[in-house]
Amino acid sequence: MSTLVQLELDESGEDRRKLLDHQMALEFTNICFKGERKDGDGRKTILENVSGRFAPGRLTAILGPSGAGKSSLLNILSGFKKHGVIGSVMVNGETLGEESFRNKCVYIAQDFDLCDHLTVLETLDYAAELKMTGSSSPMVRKKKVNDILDVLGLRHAMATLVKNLSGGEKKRLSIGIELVTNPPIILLDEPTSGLDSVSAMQLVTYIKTLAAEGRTIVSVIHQPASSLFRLFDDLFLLSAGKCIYSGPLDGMVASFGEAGFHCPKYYNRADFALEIASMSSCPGIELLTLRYNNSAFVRTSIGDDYCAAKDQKMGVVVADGTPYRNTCLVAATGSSRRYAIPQWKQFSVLLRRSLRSTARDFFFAQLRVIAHILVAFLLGVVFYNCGKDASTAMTNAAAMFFFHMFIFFGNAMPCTITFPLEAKLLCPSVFVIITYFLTGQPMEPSRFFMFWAITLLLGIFAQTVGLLSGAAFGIQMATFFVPCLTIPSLLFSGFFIKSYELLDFLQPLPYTSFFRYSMQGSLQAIYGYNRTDYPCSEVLCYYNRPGKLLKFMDTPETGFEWNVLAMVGFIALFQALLYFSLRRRLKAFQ
Ligand SMILES: Nc1ncnc2c1ncn2[C@@H]1O[C@H](COP(=O)(O)OP(=O)(O)OP(=O)(O)O)[C@@H](O)[C@H]1O
Repeated sequence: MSTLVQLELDESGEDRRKLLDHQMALEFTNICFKGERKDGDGRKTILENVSGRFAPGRLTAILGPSGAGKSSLLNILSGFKKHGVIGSVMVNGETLGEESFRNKCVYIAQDFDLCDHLTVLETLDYAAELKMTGSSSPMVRKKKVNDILDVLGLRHAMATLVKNLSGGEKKRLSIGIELVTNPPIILLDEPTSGLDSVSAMQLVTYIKTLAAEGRTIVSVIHQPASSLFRLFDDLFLLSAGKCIYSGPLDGMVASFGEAGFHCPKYYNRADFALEIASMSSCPGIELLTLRYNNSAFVRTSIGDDYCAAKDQKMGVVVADGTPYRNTCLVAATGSSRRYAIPQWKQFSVLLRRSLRSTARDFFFAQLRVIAHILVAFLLGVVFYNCGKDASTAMTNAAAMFFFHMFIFFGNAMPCTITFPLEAKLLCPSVFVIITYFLTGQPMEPSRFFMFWAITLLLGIFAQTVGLLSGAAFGIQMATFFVPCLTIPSLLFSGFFIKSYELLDFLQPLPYTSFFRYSMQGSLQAIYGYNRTDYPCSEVLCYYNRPGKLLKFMDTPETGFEWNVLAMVGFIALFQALLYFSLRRRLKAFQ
């Protein structure tokens, strides 16, 4: 009995039943998938009436030429692809609800995200904390993580940072993360891609041991070497969206021989299968499809062309458990709760993981702090002491404008690609301290504090905008979205054109400018609240009365708190948008 399974038995007597439940067959019937065409020529059939059964305890390879529909099939079976799909997927003969299905079947994609700055052990520990039920004791979790390290041969690398792992070790770790819930069905998309032949062999050998423990393991595989191919028990061969062979790997050559395709001696069986599958228009292939459709499992649905059915409802998710027509895959009953622990605990685990990971990502953090210090000195020297002299009051206002520009862009852009928890307060604070003193602003603690507070709020808002752009649009679009959002806000900030100078119908727009509130707040901090007249190096000095500059900038003397409130409102609104866009993204992956 396997180590993983033994662990379940250790927990309680009832777990003996769990072991039996773990043996699960994945069955699918008449899967049809039609992709979109941009040339208005209807839909392109990618998978046509594909049926099959993946058995527990077996390692199955999905093989086929490029474009045959392998990844599409895997995505459909895992429930990730729903649009344009009909057919049914069952586990041990039952159509399951989405939540229940996800608990039993995990999908390991070709590209997976791991935290580079965590070790292998930490990665598995956090995964166990997140995914195992709240009732599992730390000791049970530890034991499970230890078993996974052994089963996947990762013990020697347990203290190694993920970024230093080899390609094969990374792939094994991504499998290990999913193993903490001991799923009975595992789907893998090209796990050996990018690995050399030795690492690929090693990986598939590990996967085979997982299958031997009673799991159903299905893997898309690309041009395997003969020695690697031999490790698979079963083969599911696709040719242009149709299945032409499904069964034991050892029976393939004989089966093809009966259809008139003979494998040369000492020839790689994978190459032979791929060559045959590539001849999709050859009459012999039709014979193979027919033979397959007449096979024991598929016979039940023969005679119906479900893809051509007029009444099919593409992408409709039906929860009626009807095995065939119009039943689209996994029924969407109940909520799709992914983790077995309450949300506050998920938050706590993720926060700890994120803090640990970002604390180790010194390079990026240091780079950002250094950039803030350098730019602060540059602006400080350029605008040196301009706040001390009333004759340079307008230059001082321009300096403030530059501060805000840098704080905004310096914080928004990096957040489109990262989540820098550590830099949230530090960078804007360092920047304010340097520039405030170098540019000769009033040495009054309350004014400094007000200036620091409004700049900090701008920094936090900028980070929220960056995160929202990255989450909602992806990196490429985010670099476009941030300036698009910023330019109108700058335009209506009151620095270039006063609100009373705008055309009537444009006059409400300055209220939508976050720069207007942060600029007004800064100006009030420096010049507002009854600041007394200050020295001027010129004889005739218009701005030595601070109130005059505020008037010119269309900024009230008091009311700093309203600007703070407006900035807090902007942050709250964008945080809410961030929350909803993350939820939307999460849904898209489900
Ligand atoms: N949503 C879609 N709309 C239109 N065509 C699609 C869609 N999804 C996939 N296709 C097309 O369907 C075919 C099968 O794609 P799939 O990725 O499943 O192939 P594959 O067998 O995994 O190929 P490869 O081995 O090259 O990864 C391809 O021609 C692809 O361009």
